[in-house]
Amino acid sequence: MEVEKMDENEWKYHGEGNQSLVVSHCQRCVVLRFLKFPPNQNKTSEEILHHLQNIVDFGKHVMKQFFGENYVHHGEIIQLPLDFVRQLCLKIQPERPESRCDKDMDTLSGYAMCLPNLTRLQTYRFVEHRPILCIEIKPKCGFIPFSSHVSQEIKHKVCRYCMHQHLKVANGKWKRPSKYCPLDLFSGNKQRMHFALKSLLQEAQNNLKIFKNGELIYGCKDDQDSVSDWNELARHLKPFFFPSNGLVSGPHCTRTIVKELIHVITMTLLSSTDACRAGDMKTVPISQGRSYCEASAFNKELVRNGKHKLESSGLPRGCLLYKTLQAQMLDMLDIEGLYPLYSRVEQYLEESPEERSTLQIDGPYNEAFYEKLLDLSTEDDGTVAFALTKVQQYRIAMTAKDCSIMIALSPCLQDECSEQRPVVLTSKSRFTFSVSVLDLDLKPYESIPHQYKLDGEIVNYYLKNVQAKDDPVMSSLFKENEDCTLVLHKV
Ligand SMILES: O=P(O)(O)O[C@@H]1[C@@H](OP(=O)(O)O)[C@H](OP(=O)(O)O)[C@H](O)[C@H](OP(=O)(O)O)[C@H]1OP(=O)(O)O
Ligand SMILES: Nc1ncnc2c1ncn2[C@@H]1O[C@H](COP(=O)(O)OP(=O)(O)OP(=O)(O)O)[C@@H](O)[C@H]1O
Repeated sequence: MEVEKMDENEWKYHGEGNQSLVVSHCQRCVVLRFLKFPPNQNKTSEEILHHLQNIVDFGKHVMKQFFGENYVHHGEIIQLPLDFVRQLCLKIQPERPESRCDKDMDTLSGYAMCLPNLTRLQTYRFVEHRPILCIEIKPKCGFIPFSSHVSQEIKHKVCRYCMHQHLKVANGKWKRPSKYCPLDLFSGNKQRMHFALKSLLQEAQNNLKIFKNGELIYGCKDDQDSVSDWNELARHLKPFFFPSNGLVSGPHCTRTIVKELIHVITMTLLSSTDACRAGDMKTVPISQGRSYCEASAFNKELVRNGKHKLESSGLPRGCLLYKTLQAQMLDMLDIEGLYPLYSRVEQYLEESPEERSTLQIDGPYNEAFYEKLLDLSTEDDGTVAFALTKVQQYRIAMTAKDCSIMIALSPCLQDECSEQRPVVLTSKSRFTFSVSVLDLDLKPYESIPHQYKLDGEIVNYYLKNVQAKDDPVMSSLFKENEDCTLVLHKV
């Protein structure tokens, strides 16, 4: 990219999260990812460069090992003319959702990350301008904690996502709870995955987005009350799934198209398109802990129908969901078991602050950092080294619990599909596809106390307001004890 010739008119607003803002090039398949900060949090250019370098290194040296070379696009750092960045910031400001404007795009350093545009990533390299469909899923945590450090039994039964939904609705983050349960998506069972994906399509929240030719056509832009319009979605998708127009419109057509979409997503999520180094690592067996969540609507339906055992077919080892889950499961102790170890590291750093860099708390995230993550022992020998390894593994796990999966699909005809590209079939069409993972920024060491506090809040809210209402005995107990937190708070 010729940075001297950067023109803000060639770029447009693409999306943002809590930490970064992304703009895409109007013609080329690239995006720029800028960091965001609260107003008045003045970071120096050097600090921002260091932060970005850490993100790139972490993707390159650590996450590629866990997820595989093809799934991770670590990108590169680019230095841009400040004038271009300022003009770009002004240009995109009206496009930004209000709820994200509590932070400002960094316009002072001139540094950004340059990445392939994964919503337009060409899955078929010989043909340009081929239509492309892209589905982005933020699956969240796909397992129930198996750690013996967990103090509340409910955490062994109901997953964090399902519990957190109630707190989010109560806090006004979302208008309605979602029926999506990550354990269904990660189950590998097609029926459960189908249910999970349908639930995401019903209530996308920030867990699902669909792009057509790089443009967002479905999913939450800003409005917490955004209504899912499946007819509108089907209208966009019809040329992809029924290219010869053999399907009339109407509710049946919409349902058929949505079903085809769910089928394609399921098949691509279960496909294995890459190998990785950590694949050889003896990670946590998925069989540990419960494979379903009691709060899942799919599970409740089964129980209502007299079936008490949920099928979990297990994920194929090479697929991205499996790798994501394995990385998530590096959280072996749960935040309750991890927090005392964090405190041990903290105490050590208070006594020996100069050790912070030796311990690689803020990087560099290099090969040596990765090697240290491979020790999976849970036997605490009381050392700072043990505590630190668990803390770093926890940070990786948290990152994997918050990353997104991007599936790009491009229609192809039977005789023109490239042998190098995987293909997925639907009843009337076929697609080449690619699967990638994004937002792999390592969660900061400093966020651990917040995680600990939030975990307590989620569980206490659920116990007090949801479980107690479902359970008449608990409910009367709460009525008798006005101050419920005293009864239930962890000591
Ligand atoms: O804690 P959670 O599970 O609510 O996850 C946060 C996300 O909320 P979600 O539940 O997905 O709506 C949250 O997503 P939103 O900004 O709400 O879209 C962020 O991804 C946040 O990451 P960070 O701390 O900004 O790096 C996420 O925080 P981390 O816990 O990953 O640090
Ligand atoms: N390489 C990419 N190609 C296409 N779109 C991208 C790319 N990277 C990010 N995006 C889009 O920009 C959005 C925000 O990016 P990202 O998730 O990295 O932000 P974040 O602030 O780090 O997120 P979080 O809120 O989870 O911390 C994504 O949800 C995705 O839609």
